[in-house]
Amino acid sequence: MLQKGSVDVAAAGLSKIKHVRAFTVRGGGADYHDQGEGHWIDNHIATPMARYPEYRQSRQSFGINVLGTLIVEIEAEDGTIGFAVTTGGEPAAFIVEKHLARFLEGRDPREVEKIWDQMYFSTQYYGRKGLVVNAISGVDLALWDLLGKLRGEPVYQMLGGAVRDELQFYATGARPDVAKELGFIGGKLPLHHGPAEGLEGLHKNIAELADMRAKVGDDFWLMLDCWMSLDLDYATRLAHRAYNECGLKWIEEALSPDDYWAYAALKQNAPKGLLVTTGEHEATRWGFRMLMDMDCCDIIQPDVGWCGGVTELIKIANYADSKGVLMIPHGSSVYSYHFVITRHNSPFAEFLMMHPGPTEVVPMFHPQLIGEPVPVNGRLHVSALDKPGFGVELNRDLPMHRPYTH
Ligand SMILES: C[C@H](O)[C@H](O)CC(=O)C(=O)O
Ligand SMILES: [Mg+2]
Repeated sequence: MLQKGSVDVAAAGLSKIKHVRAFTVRGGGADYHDQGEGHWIDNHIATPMARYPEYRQSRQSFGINVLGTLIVEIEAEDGTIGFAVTTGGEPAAFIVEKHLARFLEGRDPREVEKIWDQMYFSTQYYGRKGLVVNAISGVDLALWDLLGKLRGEPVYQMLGGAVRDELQFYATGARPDVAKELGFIGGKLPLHHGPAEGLEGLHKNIAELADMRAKVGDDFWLMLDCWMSLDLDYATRLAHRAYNECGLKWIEEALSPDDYWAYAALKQNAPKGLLVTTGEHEATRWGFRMLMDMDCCDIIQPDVGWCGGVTELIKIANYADSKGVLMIPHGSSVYSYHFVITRHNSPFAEFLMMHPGPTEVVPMFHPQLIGEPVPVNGRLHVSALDKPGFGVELNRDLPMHRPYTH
């Protein structure tokens, strides 16, 4: 018998969590580096592995796409299914099925905080960052999707509602000139040459950027994504030349994500007016606190599917807001859109151009999501998010594999 004033799951009309399942799938989608030959995303991009000439031309050669996509499904007793996709593949599927599922099954789906806490602290002895937090993020996102579907509400409404009517996007890809024509507010190029390619490589990087500046004109934002490939000296020299000669807006992920000290130095050394950004390979409130307390960057870029999910992103974003730091999530499609629309310190969002050219706008997580919204003229109206949960369905025509059960 219920006490006066108490609420139980049945009374609130929500069913309990019945089952958690984890699948893997190959070919693009959440593992957006898992693309076919000739794609811009695998064409001689500077990486920390480029010091080895045999791994310089292709990131797939050193295994960037080795994991593949993880799909997490959470089914409630009434048959409603929430799901999410992220990277992590088979090892993450093991963690979800064999370790994390126990903290959800039989539980009230509204217990997002307690479930997150139990997933994180039960895995802390082998987790904290990387793959384990990817798996936790996948479960957390699937839980928010389930909750939204059970309540008939979009995730952005559960997060406090939209603070503006539309999202505006910059585009990441090898063709900022095309991005400009497509209505984006800026374009982020991958850096192609790292320190191992010497001064000649540095000149090529600047020449490519200068060429793009000439194509897009003075006012269009141009950014450089360095994917952890540089050292402090190279990053400092690149930052000065790219800002002074080509009007670069920001230099992204120039250094190893573990080297907070070098980021702090880069932010000090960079020309005033150039923004230093990082965080897509950082995780949890504690990792982002390091970045912000050590004054490592002007913009943090958590990936919702890697940093701990929406439950953790709330904490990260609130801390950033209190410190006056912008929070522009890395990629992550609908999982980012539902968050960004609710935040003043996230005034725009990233759109990763997954067309091989990239000369057209295609859904970021194609072909895994059905109903994935895409920017039109660089914008997305909030009404495109007005569906329960994250507003997308899983493409069940794909060959999904369930490597483990429990
Ligand atoms: C283009 C970058 O190397 C990477 O593939 C994507 C990324 O870091 C970003 O979108 O940011
Ligand atoms: Mg990046």
